[in-house]
Amino acid sequence: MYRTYRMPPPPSLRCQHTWALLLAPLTIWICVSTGIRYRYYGDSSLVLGPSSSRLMKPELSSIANWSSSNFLVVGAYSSKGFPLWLNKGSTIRMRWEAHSRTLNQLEGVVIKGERKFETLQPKQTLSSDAVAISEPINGKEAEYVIEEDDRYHIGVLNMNSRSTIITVQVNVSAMVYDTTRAKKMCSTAKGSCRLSLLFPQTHYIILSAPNNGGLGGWFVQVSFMARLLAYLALLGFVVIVICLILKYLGACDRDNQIHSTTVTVDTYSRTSRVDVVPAREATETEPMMQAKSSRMTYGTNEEDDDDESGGSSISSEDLYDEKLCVICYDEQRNCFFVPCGHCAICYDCAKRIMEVESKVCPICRRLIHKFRNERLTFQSPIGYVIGDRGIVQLMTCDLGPPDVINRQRGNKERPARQEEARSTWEWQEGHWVLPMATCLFLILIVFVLLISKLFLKRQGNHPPSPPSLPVIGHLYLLKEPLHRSLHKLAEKYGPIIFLRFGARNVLVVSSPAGVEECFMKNDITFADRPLTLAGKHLNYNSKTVGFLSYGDHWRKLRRLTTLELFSVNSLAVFTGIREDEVRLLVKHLFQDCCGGGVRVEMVEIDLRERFVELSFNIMLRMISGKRYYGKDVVAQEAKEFQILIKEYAELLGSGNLNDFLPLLHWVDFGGVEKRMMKLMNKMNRFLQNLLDEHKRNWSMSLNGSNIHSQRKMTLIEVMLQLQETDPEFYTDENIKAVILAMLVAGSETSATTMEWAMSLLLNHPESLQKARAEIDTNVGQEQLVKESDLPKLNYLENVITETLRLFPVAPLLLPHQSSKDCTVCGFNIPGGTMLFVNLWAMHRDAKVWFDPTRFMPERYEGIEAEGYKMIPFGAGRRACPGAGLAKRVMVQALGALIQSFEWKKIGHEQVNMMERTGLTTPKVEPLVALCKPRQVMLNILSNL
Ligand code: HEM
Repeated sequence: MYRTYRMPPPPSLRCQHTWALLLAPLTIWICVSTGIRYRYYGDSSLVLGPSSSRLMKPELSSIANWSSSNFLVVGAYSSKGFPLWLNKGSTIRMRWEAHSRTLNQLEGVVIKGERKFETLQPKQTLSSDAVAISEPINGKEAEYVIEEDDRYHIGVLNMNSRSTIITVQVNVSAMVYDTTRAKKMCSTAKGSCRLSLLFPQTHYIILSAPNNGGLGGWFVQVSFMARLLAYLALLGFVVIVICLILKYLGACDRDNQIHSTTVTVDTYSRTSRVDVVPAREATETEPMMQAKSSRMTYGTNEEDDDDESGGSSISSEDLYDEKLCVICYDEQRNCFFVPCGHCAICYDCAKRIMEVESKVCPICRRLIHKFRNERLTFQSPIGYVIGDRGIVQLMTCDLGPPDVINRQRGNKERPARQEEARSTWEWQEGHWVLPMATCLFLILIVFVLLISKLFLKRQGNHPPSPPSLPVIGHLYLLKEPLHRSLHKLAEKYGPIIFLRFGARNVLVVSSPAGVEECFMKNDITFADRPLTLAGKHLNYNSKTVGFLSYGDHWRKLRRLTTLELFSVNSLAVFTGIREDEVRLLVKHLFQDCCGGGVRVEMVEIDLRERFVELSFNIMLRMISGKRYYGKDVVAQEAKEFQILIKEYAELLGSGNLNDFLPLLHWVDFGGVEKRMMKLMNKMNRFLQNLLDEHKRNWSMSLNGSNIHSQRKMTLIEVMLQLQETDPEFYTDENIKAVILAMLVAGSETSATTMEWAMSLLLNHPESLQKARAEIDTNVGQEQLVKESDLPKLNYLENVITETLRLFPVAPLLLPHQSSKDCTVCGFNIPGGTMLFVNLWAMHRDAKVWFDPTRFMPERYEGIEAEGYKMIPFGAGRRACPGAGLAKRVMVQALGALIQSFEWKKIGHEQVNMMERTGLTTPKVEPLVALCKPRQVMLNILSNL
């Protein structure tokens, strides 16, 4: 009697299954953690202070006392201090005092951890993670006890509304490690020092700093090369172990197949059984039919439901006759038919049926496709049976017509069982493939990464780089705004860092020395621009000046624009347009203040809107002779342009991950590419119409009166003229690319800078007053500021320069790219590396600028900006060609506004100076200010 066999997985199979499930996450875990941590085992930039001692486990048994006295210039509502490493049990005693006795709202602070000192809003204090262990005494002194080994920032908080110079006296009793028993020591007293440490034997390293020098600048670079090698070895070992496990399990798999395929089918009872019997070697020639005594395979793995049906199984001994061929009753049955699977006749009879007779099965009357002699097909029950669907059919169908059998046995489940059994077999056959492939694939990736990293290392000395993740590289470290994120990294890893943004290498330079190397020594190498999606879809396949790769095409366009727009001659010719636009700006403001009558009062003005109008109109008039902005402009064409350019700037200014991750690019993540193409279609149509209109006017003017002799030709007219002589280069597309580039590069940049400048002046009324006094002295009140007055307005020009220092419109310049391998500050930089110059960080570097975050136009008095410490317009070959034009517009416009109106911020709050990411890093909120015409200027203003 045979029980039903529903193929439960045998224990070894279950173990195999569990392994399969466990192996994938295990491998992922190993790979990910290794990927994250290789080359990174702890801080690679360790902070130390005088007499501090850090890292490992020996006893903190010594005490070192030291003190330091420093002057700090602390801005209003901000804090300043120094980082130190302090061990548990150390104590700090601080005394602070402002130079001016009236500025007494000061607090000493000790901040634990990574958090730095920051600028605060009035009334806001440093919160939560500041540990004031004992309350300050007298508001001038405080004592702190360190409760945990960590990095601490010690400093003072200035809650006065003015910046002040503060004397800070710090006395520290530092708990330090006893290094007298150290096996190896190295001292930095005579320069750099190097300790060679063997990874597994080195348990503790103590970094000690001598008790000399002042606070600040105590950092040590630690290299973990030995650990990287150890990780590699470990990973190799893990891989070998995994391979061995896989191999072992593969052997199990074979065994399991042997177990699970030992099939016995009871012919007489018309039930089948699949036994799990001990593994047995099978020979290739072993017949499917066993010796006569064995049961014949004539049934299915059908459930033996005797108990349920009340029937009894019949033994082979009882019904031996039934093993005989049902046709000749002479020979044994040894063939089965395909597809029905009945095994009821001998080989000769089967042959006869197929060749001579009806070709139907004598049992079920179904058409036979072929028959099989069991001796040939069932050579090896190991593995062969599992993969052979024919055999599975044999085992499952041999009871005769399924419907008859089902009826006979009252078994309704049978077909489903057969299906289930079949799918179980199939799964067992293939279930190793996926996890195994996943594991091997992941291991391969990690190896490639490690080896490429090692290879890069060996290849050369790359700049410092934070730990990166596979595929995305350092993208996980970045946040908006990008220049601030990169500045934070530069603070930790130095002014020259090497990053990977997905598939691209990126060099970030944040020091004047680094910039000099890029734009002086490697000027041509870094004159290239990277190819981006924005270049491709929004800039005529990177044909606009700003996106063009370095080469002849770029040189030709640059020469054209320099000659026709930016040369001294051209600037002089277009003076009329600029002065006229400034006059219109002032006139419209005056009208808004007076409301058409004599009322002269403070009115709220959205200055962003006005600056955008001014700059676009100037550029538009120089390029096409048109005005598209202002309340007097009503043409549909102008509205269309305003909408288009706004959308364009938004799309161009938004970061695009698809540029760095090819997979995202491939699926057009976020539909960015689609949106770009759609917008560019509209923009192209608009520009083509503009060009066609000019072409029509141009040919009319050639036929009729010669208007060009009376005025300076617009840029479009110049290019149309050039099209006649050099049509191959000055194609319509190239002309449209120039128009677009000039409009985009030349308008929002100046508008944004003027908005920042006015915001700064409103927050610093004393500077506003100083600028006005300069204008009154040098220009007077009988006429509006003109371009010819600009050389006399030095302070105002310094205001613009200081604005560009604090709020550069392109804080990372436009990305450059190295066209070949080169070296920057001794580091090897591969070709094709993107270059970001973080001028925002350079412009605020305390090592370069005195009190760098303070708005102080006076700092430029009597000195010329030297070197590369201040490059708001870029440097080298790709530096901004429009700098001269922009400065003229900005100084003249601001001069006229300051000369004609009184300006105040709304309320007592400072104007919000937070920037947001965009094409030109504008203010988060548009600047709205109160404006009133100056009494002394009423005469001029009413006659504009
Ligand atoms: C406040 C005003 C402006 C600022 C701060 C500014 C800044 C910049 C910066 C930082 C660059 C990139 C330089 C580099 O990658 O090294 C640039 C490029 C450029 N700027 Fe300006 N710009 C201003 C106004 C203008 C104006 C008024 C025009 C023209 C009408 C203009 C046209 C260009 C062009 C064509 C480029 C691309 C140069 C090239 O790749 O060859 N800019 N500008």
